[in-house]
Amino acid sequence: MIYTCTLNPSVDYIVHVDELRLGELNRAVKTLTFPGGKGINVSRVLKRLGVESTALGFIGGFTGSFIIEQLQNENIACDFVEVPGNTRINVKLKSGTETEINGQGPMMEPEHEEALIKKLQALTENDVVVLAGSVPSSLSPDVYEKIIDEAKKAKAKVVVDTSGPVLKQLLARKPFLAKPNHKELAELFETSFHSQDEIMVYGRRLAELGVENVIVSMAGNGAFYFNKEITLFAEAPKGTVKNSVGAGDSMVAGFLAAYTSGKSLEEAFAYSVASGSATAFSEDLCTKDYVEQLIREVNVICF
Ligand SMILES: Nc1ncnc2c1ncn2[C@@H]1O[C@H](COP(=O)(O)OP(=O)(O)OP(=O)(O)O)[C@@H](O)[C@H]1O
Ligand SMILES: O=P(O)(O)OC[C@@]1(O)O[C@H](CO)[C@@H](O)[C@@H]1O
Repeated sequence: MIYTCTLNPSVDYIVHVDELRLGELNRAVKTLTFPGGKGINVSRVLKRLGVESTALGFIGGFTGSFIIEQLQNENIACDFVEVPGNTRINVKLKSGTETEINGQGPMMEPEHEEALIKKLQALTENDVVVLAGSVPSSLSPDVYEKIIDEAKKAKAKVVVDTSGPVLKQLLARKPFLAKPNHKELAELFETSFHSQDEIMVYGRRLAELGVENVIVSMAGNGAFYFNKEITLFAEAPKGTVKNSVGAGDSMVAGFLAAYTSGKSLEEAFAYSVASGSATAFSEDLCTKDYVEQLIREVNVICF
């Protein structure tokens, strides 16, 4: 079973305005509401690609009820720890450019964290745990490490999609898959990139540090894949971006869906890129039909 763990889920409120004027009343021309948070997005895309998963994490209040209802409508298994307070609302403003305002999320107590860790004690070596998204400040700063330690005890695979100092700490535990975008990779090595050659150098370094599979996404410029032996590159398919929120999460889901169904690394990487782009070109997350249409445009180059 694949478990996704979202410590700080969100209701994503997508607001389209023709022209955003700060300090004035703006009227939306379109609004959309989705269950969000990186792990939840991974679960939703996995389902669309025909792979079951269980969504774990913390949930609370009327916003939390909305998320559970939506996931149940999509037949996605949930096993959240309920917390007092409301799950956050993340505002995604679309007006030519994309501006995001992510909320803080509810306060959690140590007993909530313990309840989540307890759920993970049932993991087995056939399981995959996807740790995706930011860590709310009320949780212990090493909560992801505690989760990884449970997964490692069970010999389950760990997938990491987070950023900043948390990502740095987690890499030492040698996850099965990490998917930083190119900016997160630069931040990790306290550098900045001026070319794709530089991205390749640092992506390989991540694989050498012990991350089994590394995908570095570069939005419209496609992505790299690295392991200790090989480097792959794929350009992104061309299309009109409608909502890139969740494109990175879709890559994680696409890779896992293909990999766990026995596809080769090259095929899993191509599926990952097609899934990211299919989401970027959709209002909501990608559909399987769209991924399989776009994969015909993905050429994987092996270095
Ligand atoms: N403009 C675009 N054109 C085509 N494909 C895109 C575009 N933007 C994103 N994608 C697809 O989505 C993948 C992930 O994008 P990106 O690098 O922005 O991830 P991310 O920063 O983790 O995204 P997010 O945090 O918004 O989920 C890319 O590798 C690509 O396949
Ligand atoms: O604040 P975090 O946890 O870093 O990111 C949360 C978030 O921006 O990530 C998802 C897209 O990847 C959205 O569904 C959600 O709103």
